[in-house]
Amino acid sequence: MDFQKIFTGKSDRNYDNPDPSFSIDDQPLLQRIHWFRSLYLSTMPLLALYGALTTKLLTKTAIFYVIYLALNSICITAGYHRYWSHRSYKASRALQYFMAILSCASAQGSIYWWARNHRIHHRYTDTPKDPYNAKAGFFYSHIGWLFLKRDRRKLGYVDTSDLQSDKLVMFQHNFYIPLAYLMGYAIPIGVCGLGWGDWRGGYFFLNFPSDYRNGIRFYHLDPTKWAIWFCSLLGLAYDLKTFPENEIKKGYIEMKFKELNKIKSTIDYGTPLEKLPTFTMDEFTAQVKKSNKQWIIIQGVIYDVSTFMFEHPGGIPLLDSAIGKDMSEAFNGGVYSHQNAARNLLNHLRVGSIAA
Ligand code: HEM
Repeated sequence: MDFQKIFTGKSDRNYDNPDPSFSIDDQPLLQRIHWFRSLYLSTMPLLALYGALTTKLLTKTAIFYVIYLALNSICITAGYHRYWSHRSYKASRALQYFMAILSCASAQGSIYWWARNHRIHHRYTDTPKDPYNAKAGFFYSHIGWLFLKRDRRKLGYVDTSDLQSDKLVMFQHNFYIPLAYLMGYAIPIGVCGLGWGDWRGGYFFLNFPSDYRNGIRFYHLDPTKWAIWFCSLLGLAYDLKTFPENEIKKGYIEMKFKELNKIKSTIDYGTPLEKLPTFTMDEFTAQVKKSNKQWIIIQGVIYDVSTFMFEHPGGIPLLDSAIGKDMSEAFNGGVYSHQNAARNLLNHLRVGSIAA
């Protein structure tokens, strides 16, 4: 519902977005999924903390907890992310059912909702069209994106026709809330309660799923990759896509260049040449003779050596006798072939250039 339009008569919604899936998005169901997810994520840590402090952790519950949450997290990373959002491999229908149903326990929203937003995120990274825009302020980029609902018409457009034509994906989307209760509460409580009588432990300990992935990132492991690979050995996953090694190296080099440029931006390279004045040869000579400037020329650039002369490793006399002259040849090997360090020092001594 466009509240802004109702109360002010105006609306800043972008009704031009061509995404045909907006008809689906406008269904109240998606709104309910959003609020369910927000409520769950905001109350769960507190409830689980209270439960963990007041409930005895039985070994069987702990083992079940670790396995259930590990599988659950892998269903999100291998399923929601790598299979449905990026189609990076092919999965048998059995594996798709397994991932679509088990992942509901993590309350991360339906596959359709998650994969669509994730695709938008990739295409419009850190722009106002990105649902996870890291430049939308400290609060939003850290935690706000989890709870604050964004007007879908302002998000970027991505093709989701493959998701919409997938019966399993749409089934999971339409029945997401009951499925989330079933997998997040009923199944774990039922297993621990009926299995070894630990109803309370089943309720409290089985409900931190979204925290689990952080641990995986922290240690730089990739259990998702191993899980998909294991499924491929069993014939459940196939056609595993890998990016060409050459392209990975290109990306690596680009990242390194970015890092280096970041460091470079903190270093003083002196005033850029284009910001310095130009002199004709006559003006240069006049500056040296009449104004006593201690300038020399190397490859068309004028350097003031008045201070550096006293620090020159090659001695004062050589530079003193160079004043007012073009020393390009001498600097580049005629007298001495200077190293990079000398060339970097030049940046700070330049005062202008000779007009072409
Ligand atoms: C503003 C211009 C100049 C700068 C910034 C400069 C800088 C340096 C630096 C840093 C070195 C140490 C070695 C190296 O890094 O290559 C050096 C060595 C030397 N420079 Fe220069 N130089 C300048 C101009 C000249 C000129 C015009 C001459 C000759 C006419 C000259 C002759 C030498 C010689 C002979 C050495 C070798 C010293 C030794 O190892 O015994 N330099 N210079």
